[in-house]
Amino acid sequence: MYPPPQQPPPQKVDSITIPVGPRLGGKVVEAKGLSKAFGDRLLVDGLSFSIPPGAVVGIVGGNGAGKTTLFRMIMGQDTPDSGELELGDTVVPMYVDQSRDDLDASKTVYDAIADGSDEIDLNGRTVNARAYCGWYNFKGADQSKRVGDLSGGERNRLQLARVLRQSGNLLLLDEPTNDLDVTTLRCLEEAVSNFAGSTLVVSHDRWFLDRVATHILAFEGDSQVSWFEGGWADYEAYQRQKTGGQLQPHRVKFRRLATV
Ligand SMILES: Nc1ncnc2c1ncn2[C@@H]1O[C@H](COP(=O)(O)OP(=O)(O)OP(=O)(O)O)[C@@H](O)[C@H]1O
Repeated sequence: MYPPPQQPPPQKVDSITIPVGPRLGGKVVEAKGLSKAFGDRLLVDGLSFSIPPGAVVGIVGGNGAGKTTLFRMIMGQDTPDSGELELGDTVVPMYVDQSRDDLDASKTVYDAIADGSDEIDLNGRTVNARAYCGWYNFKGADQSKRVGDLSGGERNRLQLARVLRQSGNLLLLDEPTNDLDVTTLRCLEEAVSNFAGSTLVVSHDRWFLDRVATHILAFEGDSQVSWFEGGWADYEAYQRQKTGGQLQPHRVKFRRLATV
């Protein structure tokens, strides 16, 4: 008799910890009758939702639908045309945006992350700066690479490492999984799931959303944005039922603003 085959031991990966800021009250982000247009393109029309503390909201929809614009409105970088968008009094947002262009190309990865200190303070927990870089899969010689020479995926990791040092309680992630290696992706999934604040994550990555999202905000085309209580699999099943098997249209259509 042969002994039963053994499962290989799980691969040990460094884990990402996102320091949490002040405790969230009952109100995190509330939208009431929110509308936004650029020119005659109506992106959002009468959108209402309330994000619960601890939720991980997956934001989905076609290119150019208005997802980043919603983030910009939450950050106060853009304003709604009508309706209300309010953040709770204790909310401290952390925004990892898509542009990643505020990075100094001449710095090394280590300097860009550590900011001249050997240790990183994660809201009271001190972590060695080189070990912290390792959480984002920058190990050994990778820490000496110049920012200007990084690939898209490396820049993405760098930006995550820089923003997730801050201790906030509302995390906004715009396409965080783009070009991420599988190790960092798993760590990020775990970190988001364990994060004690609320997270809004724009993503086209259905697998990632399936693992982390507790709610879905779907830009469905025709200026319609729907709030859905449930994860990606529930949303997909609901969509299939509603549309008789078809998922979202590939190209986003906008309703035109009426002109007077
Ligand atoms: N400041 C602006 N002035 C005019 N139009 C804008 C402005 N910002 C965004 N837009 C337009 O509004 C639409 C929504 O853009 P937004 O970046 O919010 O979309 P998105 O859903 O995040 O798209 P993607 O998935 O491609 O990043 C696009 O058609 C964009 O060109």
